[in-house]
Amino acid sequence: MTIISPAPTLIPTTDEDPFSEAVLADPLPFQHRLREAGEVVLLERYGVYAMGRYDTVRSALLDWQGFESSAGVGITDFRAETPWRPPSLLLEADPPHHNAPRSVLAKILGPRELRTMAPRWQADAETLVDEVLSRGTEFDAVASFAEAFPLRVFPDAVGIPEAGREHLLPYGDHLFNTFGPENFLVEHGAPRIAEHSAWVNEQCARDHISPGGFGDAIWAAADRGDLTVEQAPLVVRSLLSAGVDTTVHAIGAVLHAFATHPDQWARLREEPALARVAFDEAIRLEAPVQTFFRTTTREIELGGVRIPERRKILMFLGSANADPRHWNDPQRFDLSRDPSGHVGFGMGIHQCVGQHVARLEAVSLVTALARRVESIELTAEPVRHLNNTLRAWKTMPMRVRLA
Ligand code: HEM
Ligand SMILES: C=Cc1ccc(C(=O)O)cc1
Repeated sequence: MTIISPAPTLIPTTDEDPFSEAVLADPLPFQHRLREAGEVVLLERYGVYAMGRYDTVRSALLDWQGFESSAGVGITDFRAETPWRPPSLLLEADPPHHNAPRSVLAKILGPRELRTMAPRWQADAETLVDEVLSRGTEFDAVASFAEAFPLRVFPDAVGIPEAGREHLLPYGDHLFNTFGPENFLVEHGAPRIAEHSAWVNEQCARDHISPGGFGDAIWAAADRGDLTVEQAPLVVRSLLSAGVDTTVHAIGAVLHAFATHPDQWARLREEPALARVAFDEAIRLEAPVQTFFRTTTREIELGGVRIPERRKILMFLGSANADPRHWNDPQRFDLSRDPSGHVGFGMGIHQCVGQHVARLEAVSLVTALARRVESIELTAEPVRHLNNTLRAWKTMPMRVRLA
């Protein structure tokens, strides 16, 4: 990073590319340089402002009036370019338009509502663990668990048909790539996104949704007038967009954290209730969702830097969760740490409304594994899956010793 020594009016600038293959594969060195360079750093390659320190990211997340989402939470400014898909009514909306869809989903995906699903998901997790372990004690943790479990429980919970579910992961992967610049990753997903997108949009229609699931509850909200019938399919689309790839890579993050910190797995086996804090500590440490943008609605001064209005701001959530100004020994996966306040789910009015679903999926699986598995270890270097927004694993070769 070439830092032009910041004179009082000059802001720290870098010509580095956070969306390059090298940085996406190993973002930590770049994130360290970004935090050291200042509160706000101009990424001259893209003409956007970046922030990597915990306090700055947290304050931008909380200031939804100054840093809006309705111009898009990717690099594209919806005021200047047409988005490739109709904007989300939650993620890419601000109050007042954001309010009704948010309160509908908050009720449907709340911890109380999920209590009825917990026993079923726990049983499903134990069935999957038994199936995998019946085939042997060496496996790829991504295919066998991180992908398999969310895909086994979540589409059914939404209430979409079985056929075509293979569209879900590539649809979400491309969506998360499109929050970044049109680089090699976006080009890779472009040829098939129309097909994935058509299938996803089709599943959101009332006649594709089976009774009793999250999708049905969204359509019931439209029948009550809590949503319009035009909004309902887009709110269902939010579940299919945000609810699959994120949990797949979150479970990957939890398993990787435990496989690389065997002492913490031993602690979990002694105290299974630690599964909940383990989930949040792994989200803090790995941050499956690494970045999101905002757009300034007025000129804003931060850390002595004047950011003009209508400029894109890139918030590095993963970097904020690794900021030693806020976290002791941030690279350590530690079940005795209190990870609350991490920004892996965002913060403020857009904080992840599906986090309880994600937590229940991960806790169900980790609890089922901890019952049967004495120790877990990597048998080879895991291979990263690169994405402009997601921190993810493609393969994670693993061996377990049975309890
Ligand atoms: C561990 C898995 C997950 C992670 C790391 C994650 C991360 C996030 C983050 C960082 C945001 C904030 C976006 C922003 O501030 O612009 C968010 C919002 C959101 N998430 Fe999650 N998410 C996860 C799982 C889920 C699941 C399972 C669902 C659905 C069931 C979901 C649905 C949403 C929705 C609808 C929003 C937009 C909320 C709003 O704008 O009001 N997410 N998520
Ligand atoms: C955290 C990611 C995310 C992706 C898509 C949506 C949506 O489409 O509403 C929400 C959150």
